[in-house]
Amino acid sequence: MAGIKNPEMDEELFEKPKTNGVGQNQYERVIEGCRLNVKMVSQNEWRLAEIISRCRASNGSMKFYVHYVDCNRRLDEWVMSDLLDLSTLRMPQKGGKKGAQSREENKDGNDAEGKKGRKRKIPLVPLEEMKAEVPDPLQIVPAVPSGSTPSLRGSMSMVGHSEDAMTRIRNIECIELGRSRIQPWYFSPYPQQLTSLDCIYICEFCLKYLKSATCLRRHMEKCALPHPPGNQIYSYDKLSFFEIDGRKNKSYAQNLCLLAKLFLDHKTLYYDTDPFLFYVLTEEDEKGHHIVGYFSKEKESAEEYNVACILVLPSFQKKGYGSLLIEFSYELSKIEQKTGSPEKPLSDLGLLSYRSYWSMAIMKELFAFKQRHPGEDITVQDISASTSIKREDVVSTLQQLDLYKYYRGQYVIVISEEKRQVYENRIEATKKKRRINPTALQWRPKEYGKKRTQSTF
Ligand SMILES: CC(=O)SCCNC(=O)CCNC(=O)[C@H](O)C(C)(C)COP(=O)(O)OP(=O)(O)OC[C@H]1O[C@@H](n2cnc3c(N)ncnc32)[C@H](O)[C@@H]1OP(=O)(O)O
Repeated sequence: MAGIKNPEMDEELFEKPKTNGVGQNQYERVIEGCRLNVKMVSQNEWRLAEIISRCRASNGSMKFYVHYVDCNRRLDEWVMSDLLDLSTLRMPQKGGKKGAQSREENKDGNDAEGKKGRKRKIPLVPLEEMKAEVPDPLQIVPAVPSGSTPSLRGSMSMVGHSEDAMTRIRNIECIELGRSRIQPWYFSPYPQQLTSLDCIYICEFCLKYLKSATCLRRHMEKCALPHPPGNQIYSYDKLSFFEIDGRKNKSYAQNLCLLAKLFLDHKTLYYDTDPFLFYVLTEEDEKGHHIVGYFSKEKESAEEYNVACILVLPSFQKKGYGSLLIEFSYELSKIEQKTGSPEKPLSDLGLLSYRSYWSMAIMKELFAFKQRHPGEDITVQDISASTSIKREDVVSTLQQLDLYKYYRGQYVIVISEEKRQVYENRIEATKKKRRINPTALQWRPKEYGKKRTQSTF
């Protein structure tokens, strides 16, 4: 097989393999932690990849679960042995693996926290057996990634990856949700019996998961819920938001977290959803309110987070719903008269979406201020107060836009005529996009902390 020499291969961290053995046997030496070039079929190109796991398919040939270096883990996949270029194989050296791994993860932007090296060798077992090893959700509670401080505050709010190589492997083949069939991106701790199925079926209203289309059909006959539970706090232009209390609707909240985990890599799942509120965005038709996405929010956040996790289901992505969810989260913060920020770390797509939202919101505020107060100067504090975007996020956005300059002993916001024109055009373009209508939001913040204190006495 003709392989390309990848300049990313680090000679110090990876040693050349001893070439003994032919046929299928030669793949025995391709173990967890090895790196080699793998044909990425979707892109039709060879890329440097790391072996995460391996198993024998039912026909006896070997399969490898690979992570493409410098790519997000949603592109990780099982590949057959004929897609591996053994001439580029580098074995992990003792002590070198950890360094190589964390360096790569930082580049991928998968986990700002870093991880421990994966030391456990995955035994070569049939795929079916391996799937059965995936722990049951109840055994995962509480899933505490080693090296980070455990928190019992639930709902995927904990930052960091689990160490277990099994949780690095996508365990659900496909989900059917409403009219969409979706291929999950990451591991989610659904019950192990479901992991061997070709597809799992999820009720789009109550989010219960079922093993077959027949079970779903029977369930739908009984499921009286044509919308998420909780209070409908927003309704405009066929879009609604439902506020769901993780304590009052525990089963829905847990099912939502399980579903979301399929598309969120950098959060660890917890089952204590009590401290969270969930804001589910739906689109309405004659059959009911269909889930598009959601964000969760701590009832009380010491760190001033106004979003814990945010997700738009893949079938609705890149249509402006992410911006809509973000805008909604800041509308809630405005009513609370607080500033807020999303929980860190952000995923690659989360960062793109927030950067885009922050840039537009800040530029709009800059121009509006200039119109309201010609000749006056605006401060970072003013922008933060009127947008509810936390001060640090305002500053980082201004820096990223190259508008925050150090001048005569202080920082000033400077916008050139050229940039002003560019942003005015972009703001004009966003007017065509769907926006939150604040007058359609019926919501008052609740004092969860006070309530708990009162009930104690
Ligand atoms: C706090 C946290 O939870 S961080 C984790 C964030 N969540 C995830 O990563 C889960 C998986 N991803 C998602 O659910 C979605 O991709 C979200 C929620 C991040 C974004 O939702 P979308 O509906 O796709 O976002 P939307 O269409 O509003 O786009 C927002 C901006 O991000 C950009 N963007 C979104 N997805 C992509 C992409 N795949 N590639 C390039 N740009 C993208 C858009 O171009 C847009 O920028 P623009 O307004 O300047 O054109």
